[in-house]
Amino acid sequence: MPSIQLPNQLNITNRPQQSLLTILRTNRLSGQKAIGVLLDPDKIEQNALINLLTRTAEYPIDFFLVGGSLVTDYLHKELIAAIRSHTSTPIILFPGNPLHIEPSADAILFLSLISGRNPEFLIGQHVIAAPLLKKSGLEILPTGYMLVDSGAQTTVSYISGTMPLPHDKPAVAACTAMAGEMLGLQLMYLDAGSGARKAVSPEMIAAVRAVVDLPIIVGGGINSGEKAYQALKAGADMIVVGNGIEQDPDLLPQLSTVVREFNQSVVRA
Ligand SMILES: CC(C)=CCC/C(C)=C/CC/C(C)=C/CC/C(C)=C/COP(=O)(O)OP(=O)(O)O
Ligand SMILES: O=P(O)(O)OC[C@@H](O)CO
Ligand SMILES: [Mg+2]
Repeated sequence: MPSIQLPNQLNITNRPQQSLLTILRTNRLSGQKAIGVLLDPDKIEQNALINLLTRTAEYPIDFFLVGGSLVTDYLHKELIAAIRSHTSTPIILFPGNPLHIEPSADAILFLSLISGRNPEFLIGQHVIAAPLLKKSGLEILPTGYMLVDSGAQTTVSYISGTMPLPHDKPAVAACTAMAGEMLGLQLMYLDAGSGARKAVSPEMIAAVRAVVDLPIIVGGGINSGEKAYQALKAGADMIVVGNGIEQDPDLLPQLSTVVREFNQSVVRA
């Protein structure tokens, strides 16, 4: 360890007061759902980004996720600064590897790819990232990351060199999530992969919901209000949408409304 003392944390003034894990757990207990919008630092076009950020004032979301399996331009810092200059929505890093760590975010999904059998993505990259994360000030969200087959190979499956879970085997997903919870992971993320043709099935979400108490995140291929609603109804606590909103910004109002109405119906019941 170095003998010179480095500043331990960045001075970011509008960090959330409460830990994001606490927010997700509290929401889970009260049945409140959340939506996260995934922004890929490589795909950001300035005007579209400002437009999206501005629209979240009228159509709120709960989190921004920033990341990609493979990034080429390394604009995480600039993207996070742009988000912060327009909204106070918490920002979660969604990293493909330790080069994607950016301390100006609020939290990081510390993903362990438990659907795969590649030790690098189960523990190897984590060892490399640990000292950087320790001094980053980021909230660490230990997450069981489960890739689910969606009919075509996805970037994340290729980059991680892992085979996804079979789409139509909810029991395999349930056992994987159970093991992840027993290992102490705090969140479960079921991901059909960015731009997936088939989203994770409601049957698989329900099977995982039935066996773990943790907040469940579901993403990949959610490109309509109906798919979002089905995922929430099956037991997802949070949905993540990337490509859908990238391709059609008018999906933001629809999805924000689906989540808000779902939450209002829970409060009324
Ligand atoms: C421990 C640290 C800091 C990093 C490793 C984290 C692990 C284990 C990651 C698992 C594998 C991985 C590559 C995850 C990335 C997931 C992600 C951000 C997907 C977003 O979509 P893309 O896969 O970029 O899709 P596109 O091809 O549409 O851009
Ligand atoms: O881009 P989409 O298909 O919405 O997927 C989001 C995210 O779950 C991918 O890892
Ligand atoms: Mg990407």
